[in-house]
Amino acid sequence: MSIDPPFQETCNALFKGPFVRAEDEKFVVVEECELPLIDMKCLTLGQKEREKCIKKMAEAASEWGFFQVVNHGISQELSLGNPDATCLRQFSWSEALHISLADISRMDGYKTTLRSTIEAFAGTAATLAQSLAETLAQNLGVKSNYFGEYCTPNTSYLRMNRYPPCPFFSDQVCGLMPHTDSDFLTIIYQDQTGGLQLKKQGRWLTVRPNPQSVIINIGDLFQVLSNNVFRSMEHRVLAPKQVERFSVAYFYCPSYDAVIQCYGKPAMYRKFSFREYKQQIQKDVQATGDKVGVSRFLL
Ligand SMILES: O=C(O)CCC(=O)C(=O)O
Ligand SMILES: [Fe+2]
Repeated sequence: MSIDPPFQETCNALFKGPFVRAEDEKFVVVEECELPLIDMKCLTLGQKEREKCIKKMAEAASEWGFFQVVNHGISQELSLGNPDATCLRQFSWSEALHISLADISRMDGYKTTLRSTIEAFAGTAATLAQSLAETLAQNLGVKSNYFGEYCTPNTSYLRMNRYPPCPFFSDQVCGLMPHTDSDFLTIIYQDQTGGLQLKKQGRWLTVRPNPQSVIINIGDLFQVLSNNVFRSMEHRVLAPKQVERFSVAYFYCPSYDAVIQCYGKPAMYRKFSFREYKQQIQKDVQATGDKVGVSRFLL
């Protein structure tokens, strides 16, 4: 298996020269174990339950140095694949972490490298997205402060995608199933593994990775705003065969109250709010497993 971690180049010196691992450091799988499980809910119950739970936690910390917790209150938005998939067509061989930009700014006291990296990326992406949106909308007749007013940094979000190598690789398995993005536009930063494909005139085309560039993807809202001049294309990601793939997507979204309407005559879509759009998608996905998208609002 060829491995290409992005840090390999910068840490190259570490990989050179003789290196022998001590016997007890080798990656030998001995036996699987189940870590002690702590239910945080027990801490909020009566005195007796609470004490039992604290004791169990202390024992685990002492005996194992590890334990697992449930009911921890951390957002469950870290998803592996698509647990709701009922067939392979709806399944995505990937996991994604959604980070709302409002959450990052509330991470006071967590001045970690991760936080500052995410903040820096999001800040740059936000400026780029607004500038691209304003530029694209220039000739549509959209008022000049439209994006500045409706798309504050907190209304957009980041998604960090990880596509592990897929041992069941076949044309049936997608890293990310075909979809369109429900925003104005998306900025995709992908590694050099490749696998992103878009559908153009009925044919799937692979996007060649370019380390110098980020990918911009027109979303559904811009298709409506532009009265179908700009297109929100279906795209997907192939499951990688042997190496894992990473990407970060910045979704440039308005506030839920923003009114999305066509600029151009005759209007092809009726006016709707972003809230209405998201709710409709949720309804459709629950009912059919698929997002119907902007065609729901065609006049
Ligand atoms: O991973 C990619 O290159 C694309 C990700 C994507 O389309 C998405 O997150 O909506
Ligand atoms: Fe997408």
